[in-house]
Parts: sequence; structure tokens; C-alpha cells
Amino acid sequence: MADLTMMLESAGVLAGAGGLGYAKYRAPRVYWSLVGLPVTWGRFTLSYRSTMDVCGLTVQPSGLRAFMTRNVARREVQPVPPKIRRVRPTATGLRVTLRLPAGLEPADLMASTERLRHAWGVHSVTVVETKPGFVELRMAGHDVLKRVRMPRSARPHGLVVPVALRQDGTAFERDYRKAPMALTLGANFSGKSMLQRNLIKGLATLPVALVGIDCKRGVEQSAFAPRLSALATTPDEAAALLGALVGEMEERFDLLSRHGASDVWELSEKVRPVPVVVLVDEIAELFLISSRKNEERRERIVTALIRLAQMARAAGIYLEICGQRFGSDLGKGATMLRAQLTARIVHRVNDKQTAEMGLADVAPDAVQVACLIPIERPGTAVAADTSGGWSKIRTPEISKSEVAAVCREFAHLVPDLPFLAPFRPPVPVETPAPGRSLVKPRPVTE
Ligand SMILES: Nc1ncnc2c1ncn2[C@@H]1O[C@H](COP(=O)(O)OP(=O)(O)OP(=O)(O)O)[C@@H](O)[C@H]1O
Repeated sequence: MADLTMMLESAGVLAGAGGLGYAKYRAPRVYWSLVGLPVTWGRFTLSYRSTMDVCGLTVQPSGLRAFMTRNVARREVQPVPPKIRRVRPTATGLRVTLRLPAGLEPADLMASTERLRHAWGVHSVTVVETKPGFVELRMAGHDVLKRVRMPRSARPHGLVVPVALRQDGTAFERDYRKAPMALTLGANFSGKSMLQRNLIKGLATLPVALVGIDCKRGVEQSAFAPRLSALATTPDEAAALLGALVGEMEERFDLLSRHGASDVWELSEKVRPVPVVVLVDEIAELFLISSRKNEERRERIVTALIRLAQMARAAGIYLEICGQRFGSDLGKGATMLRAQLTARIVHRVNDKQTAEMGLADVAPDAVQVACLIPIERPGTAVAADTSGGWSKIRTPEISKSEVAAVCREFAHLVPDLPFLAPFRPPVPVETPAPGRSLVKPRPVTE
């Protein structure tokens, strides 16, 4: 019934808009549901066997099956493709679940995605292993990353935040329990801050403490002050804040050992400390030093970051680090820290070396893809997952004021954490009067 209503609505839109040609480019979802989907489904059904055959994705049938075909059905024994288990249309594409026969593995299909996409005339085909022996072919009918619309079901929950759309039309989520430490790289204007905005918008609604480190004097993060438990806007403040986080991590380890737990998630809700997400806007600001006297501060910052990256997961403290580059050129400790940040997102880069810094150790085949992200598609990136796979993603565009409004709405969720109290940011005044201060200090509650 819902489908019928959608079709009728779509037909109305089409009639009003002036036809298929218009819809194909201006309303690709409407075009897909009225034209693309039936055509692709038909094409797929009719050509499935022959396409799999020419792509080399068939195997000889088992001995019993070959015997039955030869002697009962009295037909010539033909190689068989993976069995289709389910075909499911979506608003942007078609999903097909396949049972792999012995002799085929997901990598065989992954290597043929270009050929499959041309054979069925779709924008892209992504192969995802759903469980051993099963894969899902995700066909996207059009370029869903051109205008990002997140699936309606994508909502923050637990410690999972949907932050972008994948090329196959599914939501890309940051899951802090699965991938606690993350690194986002990208050139100037590639969309790193947009990704952090999307993260903060989602995290703000969850029961977590948000800690910002934005040494560009807080230009990006100070607007989110109502929902931040702490904000450092200079390297000196960052050094003190990171020191406090290391102290808290050690106290949480004492708590874990008193309860015989190895992770905060093993503790009962009553004693479990609040998860803390630390968002660093530009890592280079913490590593680079302008004079010798800053060396000691740099040393403290780098040591604290490495300790947090190595151990803080169990204490429920998570790192989300952004930067333009992150290699040995940042100096001692940089590559060691990078190795601990296993969730990687790489936006458009200026040179292949930067893409390699982010992806070579976790998803080497994605390096070339990151190098080809066009400048006119800000917010597009390659996200590597912890299993060695990767996907092309793009964040939804969202304004700073929209995220600031969410932060104000959920300001009541700022947890009471005394160790962060000295670092609480001043809360921006919503509509400053001319000539008046833009910020007012937040009262510190001990
Ligand atoms: N997903 C997106 N869709 C559309 N526009 C975007 C997207 N992401 C970023 N942009 C635009 O691209 C520009 C740069 O984005 P952003 O500030 O996030 O980049 P950045 O990598 O943080 O840059 P810098 O390193 O200079 O701070 C902004 O004008 C922003 O509006």
C-alpha cells in the first residue's frame, strides 16, 4: 500500500515536472522508482545467468546435481552461478542476496563489480559479505552521493552515529565500540569539519561527554559550547586537558580493577563512567612547535595522545582526530600515534602520499580512489573499515548554526564530570547586542 502511494505520488511529481527526461536528472529517486527499477529488475532477471557466465562467476555443479541433470533431466551439464536468495528493491537501488557455491568467494564478485554494473546498466555495484557463504549485491540506480539524503532509519543509538551516505545508498556509521580511535585526513576545504559537524550533531543527542580541541582559537568548535564538557583552544590548554584525560583514564582503570572488569561496558550501569569522545580539529597544531621552549609542551601532548590512543578504549574514552596530513613530517611520535588510530577516513588529498598515510596500512586498494576525489565534491571521502574493506562516502551538508541549535537543545545532557569542570567553555550568547561580548562565562559546578 505504501509502495502504491509512493508510486502515485511519484507519478504526480513526474506529470507536474514535465516528463522522464526531467525526472532522470532532477528527481532521480522518482525516476528510479518509476523507470529505473522495473527496467533494471527485468534486465537483471533475464541476463543473470549469462552475465555471471561471461564474468567467470559460475562453477561446475556438484557431482549429484550433474548426475541428475545428465540422467534425469537429460540435459547437458552447464556451470552454475550463485543461487539468488532474495531480491529487494530500495528507494535508490536493488539489493540481491546470493548464496555462494563452493569454489567462489566474495573477492571473485568484488573483482567483477565494474563488469556487472555495465551489464545491468546501473550507477554502481557494491559487494558486501553478509555472513559466511552469502553476499549482497548492492546496485545503486543513480549517483546517490551527488545530493546526499540520509536513509530515514539512520539514527544515532548506543555509541553509533550515522555521519555520511555510502555509494550503495546505506548509511555510514561511526561505531565507537567497534572502532574507538579514528583519524580523518584531507586537504584544505575537503570537508573534514563537515564530517565533525555531523558527528557532533549525532553525538550531542547521546549520553556522552564531548571534549573539543580546536587550536585554531575555537573557530569551528566554540559554536557547539553548550553541549561540550570541555574545550581547549590553545596548545597550552590542550596540554592541560589531555593531561586531565590521562589522569581520568588511570582512575577508570582503578575502578575496573576493583570490579574485576576489563572494559567499562562490563560494569553495571550504576557504576559505569560516562563515555568521553575527544574531537581534535587539526592535529598539526598540537605537533608543530614555533620555538624551542614549546618542545616540552609538545612532548607532553604527544605522550598523552599516544597513551590515550593505546589504552583509553577500555576506559570509555575515544579519540576522533582530524588533520591535513599525518606523517613523520609532524615529528617524533606522529607515526606511532597514527598506527593506533585504526578507523580511517580520507577526503580529497593534494598528494598520493597523504592518501597512503591514511589508507596504505588498512585498505591499500582504496588509495587510488581517494586520490581521484574531485574538488567539486567536498565532503566525499573513502572510509576504511576495520576488516580491510572500504567504501566511498559523502557527508550531508549541514550548517554550523544547525549543529549549534542541536547542541543547545541537548545541553541538559552535558554530564557532571568534575575533572573536566576547569575546561568548560564559555557558552555563546545567541543574539549578541551590538558592541556587547559574544560570549558569557558558564558557571562552573563542582
Ligand atoms: N558534504 C558536503 N556537501 C556539500 N558541501 C560541503 C560538504 N562538505 C563540505 N562542504 C563545503 O566545502 C567547504 C569546506 O568544508 P570544510 O570546512 O568542512 O572543509 P575542511 O576540510 O574542514 O577545510 P579546512 O581544512 O580548511 O578547515 C565548505 O564550504 C563546506 O560548506
